[in-house]
Parts: sequence; structure tokens; C-alpha cells
Amino acid sequence: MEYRFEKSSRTFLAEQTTLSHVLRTIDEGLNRLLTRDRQPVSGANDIAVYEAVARGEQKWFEEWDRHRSSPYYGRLEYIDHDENDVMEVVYVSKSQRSLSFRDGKDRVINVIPWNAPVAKMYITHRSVPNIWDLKRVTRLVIQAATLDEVTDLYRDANLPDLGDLGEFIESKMFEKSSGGKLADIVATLQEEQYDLIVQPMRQSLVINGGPGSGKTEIALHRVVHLLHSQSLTAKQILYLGPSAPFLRYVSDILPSLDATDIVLHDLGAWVSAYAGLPVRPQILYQEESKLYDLGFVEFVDRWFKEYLEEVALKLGPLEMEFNVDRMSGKQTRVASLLCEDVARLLASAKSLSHGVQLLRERWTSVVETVLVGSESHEFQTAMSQARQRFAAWLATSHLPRDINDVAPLYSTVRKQFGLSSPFSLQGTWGIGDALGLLYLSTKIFSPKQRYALIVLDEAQDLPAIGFALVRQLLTANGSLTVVGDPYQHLTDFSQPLSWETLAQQLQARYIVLKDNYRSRAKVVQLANAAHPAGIEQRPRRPGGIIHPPYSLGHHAAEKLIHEVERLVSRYSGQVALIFANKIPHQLREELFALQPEQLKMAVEPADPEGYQVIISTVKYAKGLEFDAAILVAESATAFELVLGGAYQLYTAISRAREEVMMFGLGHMPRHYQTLYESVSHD
Ligand SMILES: Nc1ncnc2c1ncn2[C@@H]1O[C@H](COP(=O)(O)OP(=O)(O)OP(=O)(O)O)[C@@H](O)[C@H]1O
Repeated sequence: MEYRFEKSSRTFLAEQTTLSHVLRTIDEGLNRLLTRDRQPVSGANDIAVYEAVARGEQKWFEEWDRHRSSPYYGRLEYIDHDENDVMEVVYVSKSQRSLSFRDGKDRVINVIPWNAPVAKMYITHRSVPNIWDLKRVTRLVIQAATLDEVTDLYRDANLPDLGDLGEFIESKMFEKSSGGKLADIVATLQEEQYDLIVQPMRQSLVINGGPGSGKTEIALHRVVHLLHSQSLTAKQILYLGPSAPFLRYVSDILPSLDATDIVLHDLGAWVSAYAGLPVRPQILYQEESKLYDLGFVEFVDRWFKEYLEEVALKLGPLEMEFNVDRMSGKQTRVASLLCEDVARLLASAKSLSHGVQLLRERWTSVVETVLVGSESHEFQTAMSQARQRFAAWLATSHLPRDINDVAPLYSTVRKQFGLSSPFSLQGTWGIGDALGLLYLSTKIFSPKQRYALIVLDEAQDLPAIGFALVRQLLTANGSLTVVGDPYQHLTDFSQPLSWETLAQQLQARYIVLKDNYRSRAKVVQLANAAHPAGIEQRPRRPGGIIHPPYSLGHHAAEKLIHEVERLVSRYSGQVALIFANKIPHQLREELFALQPEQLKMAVEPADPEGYQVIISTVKYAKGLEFDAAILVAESATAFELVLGGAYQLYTAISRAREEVMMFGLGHMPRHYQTLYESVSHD
């Protein structure tokens, strides 16, 4: 139980005063950075201001100004054994910068970032033995720079009763006012989530979690934490998500937590831009599923090793004679790179182009040794001849110069692996093949850019070759955070990648998350029943509504619009109509013909925000959430136990926070019916 103070209580009034002190501190900080005539500083027009700007104060207070409407959300009271057992008070903020202010009694009080070690007590409600003895945890809701709520979440049993006005209330931690965009959750982070977010940079993570377990939230908060704690720049971070609408959906979180410059990439568009090729995200040929296996990566690695041996063989040894003038007279000396040297250097390199660089360096040093004692002008001429000779030798092997030259090599690898389907259709490559091509390219030419932190969100649809590529793109001490749910993969091959094996390959810690913070208990039960491997999630929100399935006949559009209107008026967030693979054209036309004027409805919009109703396929809805989901099986096989239908059904049900319905167009959805019956008999 939580204890909420009344607005007339002493505690509430005291916190109001504190807030005014904090706001004044921010305002004074900003004002100090204005010139005497209250203009923003420009150059050295005011020496005191100029110095403050130089110390970084301007940026500091400007960032605080962005948090002015809600400068903190929590308060901790604890005894600090590290500081002579004094009673400390700190306020916890979403800002990444701390702030000191003086309260009414002239005590210095700090506002600290949410990811500072002390702030963890706000989540755990536990003391840290021998260091911090926790006494009290308070939630403060501040909106538009006005205090709205003060609630004690924890009080040490030995604290005297405050005797202040207020009431005990039920905790409603995971409730939301409305849908539309994913928001930061720092104020309600759970310990398990927090611990993953603040893992040290060197610790790569593979997080396997069911729908609604907070994977995207963890991934984004980890970006913020590492960006600031490791002083990374936005350019050192690569975040890949499943689609452009998904990225829009999550895009508010980073700026709200002071990570403003980070660009989130949608995997398909990123691969397409990187490879310089149009790319299709879906699998067209059954065979392409082989690209998803770790076996393909191993095959490419073996193939590449043999390719390097072939290159070495083709190059052969390099020899050159030099006539060197010595005091003792002219001498003929031979510089040589032996076959074994060539093979060894190429095999030890990070890429073929790195190998060539090693060969060049070795050749230069061999020639320099041979030329020791020669006169300067003779040395220069000989070195230039040696360089030309090296270039001519290299040219005999016709090494690839750019990605276009890699494509025929990739085609050979693919054929040798046993794939005969075309890798491109009218110039558009399958994503598995585009990733394969890029992987091979990074083995031939080292990547142009490497990243210190790579985050893969909704990574279940990334082929194994994609993971291999991403590893190539990491800097030497780089870190990887992979999040996803192997059972939400939407490709129709039968077995998802083993994420445990994947974690071993990536030398990452493997974590399984079991809680669901999105959907109410009934919806979670239905999703558990639909889980293709029978894995059970723990619901964290009680209640929920699920309906039996219906078969829709002639008036399908009318019935659907009727349900949409009912759900829109019931919930404040969004409602989705989710089809398995295809939205039938005629039904779509009919839905829009019947669309009530005030209802904002769209089919797979680029930005889902701003619509009350989203009509989409499962693929589009991946990663998004809605208050209610109306599933529509467009054909007798849609959402059934064929061609990945079980995965689609599980993913679609899990989009709903509150309520789920299911309709079959002209048929009864059998699989859903079985699941519904199994859950409603429980
Ligand atoms: N600690 C938390 N406090 C409040 N809300 C939370 C918390 N953790 C997660 N949520 C909410 O639960 C929902 C699901 O979170 P998120 O989208 O990160 O899950 P996910 O594991 O990525 O789901 P999916 O696999 O379906 O994409 C979101 O609304 C998120 O804000």
C-alpha cells in the first residue's frame, strides 16, 4: 500500500516549497548566463558570463531548463554511513545532470540522475548494508512545473508516524493514461530491468523476453545510461529496430532522457543504404530460410579462409633484385616475400584489405633491410620501384575493389552452400542475402565505420548472418545489446534460432524475462496458451477481457466498425484491427466507407501516433501496443497452425493491453477457439 498526502498536508506544502527552490535555482542559473541587458551571451561581451559559458554552465542549465516542467520524480531519505551517519535527502531525476540547491533551512540538497547508484533504492526500497540505511521513499508527480501528488512508497518501520493528512491507496504502477507512443519508465523501473540497464559497458547482453516484458524499454534506457556514463558520442551508437513506424513509436524516450542526437535505424532501410541495394524484408523462397542458420555463417567463414589461401596461391612469392652501392663496391641483393609468408600474413589479418596492408608493410620493411647502407637518392628510387613492383604483383590476383566485385563471390559461396534460388528479384535482394553480402564485404574490406555500442531490438527476425555482420561492426571493446523474443519471429520457417547458443557465440550474458507489464492477466493467459513452446509469462496487471471467436458473414465491415466504436469509446488509447498477412482490399474499402467522421483511422501509417484506430498486419504491429486488439483471420488458414500462423497469433494477441477479440472472415478461427476454451475453463 502507498500513502498519498492530501494537498493541504504539511508534507505536500513542504514539497511545494522545495519545488519552488529547485525552479528558482534553475532560473538563476540560466539568468546568470544572460548579459547585463538580459541578452543571451555572444562572445566576450560580458567576461563573467563568458567564463561561465566556458565552464559549460550554459549547456548545464539549458538542459535543466528542458526538465523544468518536471525536474524530479522521487525523493529518498537515508542515513549515509559513508558520511558520518548523517541523514541525507536526495531527489531523483530523469535528467542526466545533477543539481544542488539550498532549501529553506539553507541546507544543500542534491537532485541526482535516475541511474546514479543511490537512486537504485528508489526501486528496491532496500537499504545497502553498511553504506546507506534507507528510511523513506516518496513519489512526487510534477507536471507543468506544478506539484500534483506526493505519495510515500516506503517508510522504515521505526520512523515515527507523521500524523499528517492523507490516505492509503492501491499501487497502480503499470497503468497509462493513453497509448500512442512508448514513454520512458524511469519512475517505475523494476529491479531486474534496472540491473540490466546499468550493466557495465563491456558486458554484452542477449535478452530473451516475452511480449511486454520491457525489452525495448531496457534497450533504450541502456543506450541512455551508456551514452552518459561512458561519454559515448551519438555516432558511436548503432540502434537497429524492426520498422520505421516502430521507431517513431519509441522515438520520444531518448530525448526525454537527455539522449538527443541518437538516430534509430530501421533494419531494412539501414541494410539497403549500407549495401547500396534495394532490399525486401520478407522471405520469398523457402530456401532462403537456410540463411538464418548459424551453419551458413560457419560455411561463409570456412569458405573465406579457403578463399584467402587461394589468393595467396595466386599471388605466389614476390622477389626483386637490387644493386646496392656499398663502400666495398656494388652488391646484388634480393628482397623476397615467400609463399608461406604471404599465406600467413593474409590468414592473420582482420580482413583481406588489412592483409594486403600487412603484406605491403612487410614488403616495405624487407626492401628497406636489403637497401641498408645505400645512398639516399638510390634508396628513394629503389623504394619507388619496389612499390610499383608490389602493385603489379598484387594486380595479378584481381582482388575485389568494391562491393560490386563482392557480389559474384557471394553468389559462388551461396551456390556452394547449396542454395539455388535467385538472391535478387528484379534487382531487389532478400534481406538475408543482403546481410550475407555485407558480411562477406566486411571480411574483404574492413568496415568503414565501427561502433562502440550496437543495440538490436526485435532481433528475432535477424538471420544468423546478420548477427555475424554486427559483430564485425563493433570496435575492439565494443558492446552488444540484443533484445527480442524468438517466439515472435514472423518468418515461416519452423525453428527459431537458439538464443542461448547465440549468446555463447556473441560472448554475451543470456537473460530470460518472464514478466509482462503490458497486458492484463486474462490477455496474458490467452497469449500463454497460444505460445508455440508453452512458455508462461507472469502478468503484472490484473483483470482484462477476452472474447470467444466469431465467424463474420455478409456484414463483416459493419460488425467490425461497431466493435471498433465500442472499444474506442471505452479506452483512451488506440485500437487495432490486426490481420495475419493481408488486409483484403474490399473489406478495407468497406471499412473506410463506414468510417464515422470523428474516428481517426489509418492503414499501416508511417507514424502510428495520432490515430485512434490502426488497421494492420501482424508484421506492422510488431513491437507496438494497443488498448484493444481485434484480430481478423482473413482466410481459413490465417492464424492457424500452419506457416508460422501460431507465432503470428501469439504476437497479435500480445499487442493488447486490455481486451482481445477474434473474427474469421467467413469461417470460425479454430485454433483461437481451442485456446479460448482452454483459458476460459481454467
Ligand atoms: N517498469 C515498468 N513500468 C511501467 N511500464 C513498464 C515497465 N516495463 C515495461 N513497461 C511497459 O510495458 C509495455 C511493454 O514494454 P516494451 O514495449 O518495452 O516490451 P517488449 O518486451 O519490447 O514487448 P514486445 O516484445 O511485445 O515488443 C510498455 O507499455 C512499457 O512502457
